[in-house]
Amino acid sequence: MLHKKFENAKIILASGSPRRQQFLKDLDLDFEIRLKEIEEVFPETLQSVAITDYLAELKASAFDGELLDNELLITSDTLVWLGGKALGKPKDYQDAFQMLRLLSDQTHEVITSVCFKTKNKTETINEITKVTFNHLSDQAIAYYLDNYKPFDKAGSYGIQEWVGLTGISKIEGSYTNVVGLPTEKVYHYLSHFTF
Ligand SMILES: Cc1cn([C@H]2C[C@H](O)[C@@H](COP(=O)(O)OP(=O)(O)OP(=O)(O)O)O2)c(=O)[nH]c1=O
Repeated sequence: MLHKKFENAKIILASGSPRRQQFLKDLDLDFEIRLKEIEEVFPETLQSVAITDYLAELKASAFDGELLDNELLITSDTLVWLGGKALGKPKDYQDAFQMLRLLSDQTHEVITSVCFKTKNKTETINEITKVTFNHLSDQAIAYYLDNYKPFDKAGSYGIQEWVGLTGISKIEGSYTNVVGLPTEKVYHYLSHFTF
């Protein structure tokens, strides 16, 4: 359905995340991938969704002045929010270990923002999912990090991987949002989108 709606437009996904690329394909969209190097830094005063909104818009701002009339750019950012702290991608193995220890036996939020940018407007949507981890032993954390190396993932875990399959007892809200794109909201937004 979306395929037809956008047949005269060009959708650009500025994301290196294979999960986001696959989700957009599965939404029946034709798109081109254009990547830019962005340093993902945000002001310390920001909290929760304001951080992911800011970073999704920052990723889009790299295309300022470049978009043609029929082009729609999509960028996105995901982070884990626990006890008033943002957990992004880990710096290294130790950082990842600490993050998973923090997430153990706790409920956290996974927040994803998606920015839609055209030549004339920028709009951002976001979604929050609550995820509860069981107890993660140090042995389980080490096994997961050694075998899955989730260093490209916010909070140092993938819900779609071993630790998610074995360690998560409850999720409230959108699953795809945790994996990096709130597909239901994106579909709804694009269904109503006009240039
Ligand atoms: C919590 C969680 C995150 N993730 C991923 C989603 C995002 O790809 C990543 C967070 O990093 P992001 O900075 O949001 O995205 P990215 O660097 O992967 O891609 P780009 O900026 O080019 O769009 O973590 C999972 O795959 N599973 C999970 O369970």
